[in-house]
Amino acid sequence: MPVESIRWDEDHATILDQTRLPHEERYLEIASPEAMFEAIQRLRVRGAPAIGVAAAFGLYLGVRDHRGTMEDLLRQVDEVAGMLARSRPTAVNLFWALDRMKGRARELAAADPAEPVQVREGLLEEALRMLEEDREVCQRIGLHGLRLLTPGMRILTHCNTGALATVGIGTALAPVFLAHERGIAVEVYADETRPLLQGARLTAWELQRAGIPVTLLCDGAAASLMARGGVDLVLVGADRVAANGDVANKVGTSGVALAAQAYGVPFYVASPLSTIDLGLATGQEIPIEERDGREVTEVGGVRIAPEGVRVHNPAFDVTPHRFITGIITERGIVHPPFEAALRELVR
Ligand SMILES: CSC[C@H]1O[C@H](OP(=O)(O)O)[C@H](O)[C@@H]1O
Repeated sequence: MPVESIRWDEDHATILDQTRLPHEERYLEIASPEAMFEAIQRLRVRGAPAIGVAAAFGLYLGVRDHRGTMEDLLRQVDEVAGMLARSRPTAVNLFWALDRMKGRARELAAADPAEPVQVREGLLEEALRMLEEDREVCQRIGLHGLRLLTPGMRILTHCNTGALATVGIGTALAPVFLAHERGIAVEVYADETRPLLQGARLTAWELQRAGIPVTLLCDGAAASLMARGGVDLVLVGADRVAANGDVANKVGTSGVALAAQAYGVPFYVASPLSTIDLGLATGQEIPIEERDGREVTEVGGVRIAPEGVRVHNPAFDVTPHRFITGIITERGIVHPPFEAALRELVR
């Protein structure tokens, strides 16, 4: 049973607080948009697809008790969406989900302008639809990615792209989970992924929990592991894919891609279509989240750097499409040149 990053329980969302993993499995009830904003911003719920579904529930939570006119309700929808949109800037799923919810609200309002209750109830149904869709999308990404895996393969990954980052079995880790289910023995090298250690804390935990062989390594050890022929395939996730195939993903991904190129290791990105942003021509336009410097100067609340030191802490970086072998989506794997293939997929 894959772990549940987020679910809906009657009258609130429930999330597994990922800041507590791997030591504690603490579930939090989220009953307001403000609480969902905080959960997204603090990475209690994280990963592009999971953030999208979380934002959708957050928007519903912000309007479910509204009792004004339809005009006021739609204004409230926009206001809550605007607030949630400020939680994190890079994962396009957040904005994709909020736009989808705003569009659905207007569809329902147009269908029955006198019944705001239809809008409120319809928004919960739309958020639940996104949750179910993500489960199916992950499964399909897994099945397409499975075609790349062979017994004995050693796969390197960065950050966390499993069930914790999605609502299903994951994106880049989805093929690994399906291979394991089918008795195809592969092993994973998981970059610890400084500074928030999603690899050490989350990927290692998910894979161990599933009985999949996982070896944890420092981010700086990935290149030399590839240099000595220790990696057969790199699989990573995405937070935003530009129209030309440039990919924003957890910081450190572009270094892994450079090493993979240098040492002839295939480098694949797993990305649902909801993470593809055709509105951006290249990765240079992707907003990169800068986070609090204390994430770098402290580990587990213990300071490891001198007081006052300047910190550069981008949460993501952009891998140019020329370093990417292929992009695994729920509609198949696309190879360079990406532009036309991505437009065809997203049509
Ligand atoms: C399947 S999306 C996973 C993606 O999201 C992660 O970022 P964060 O942990 O900051 O939400 C990372 O970039 C992963 O590749």
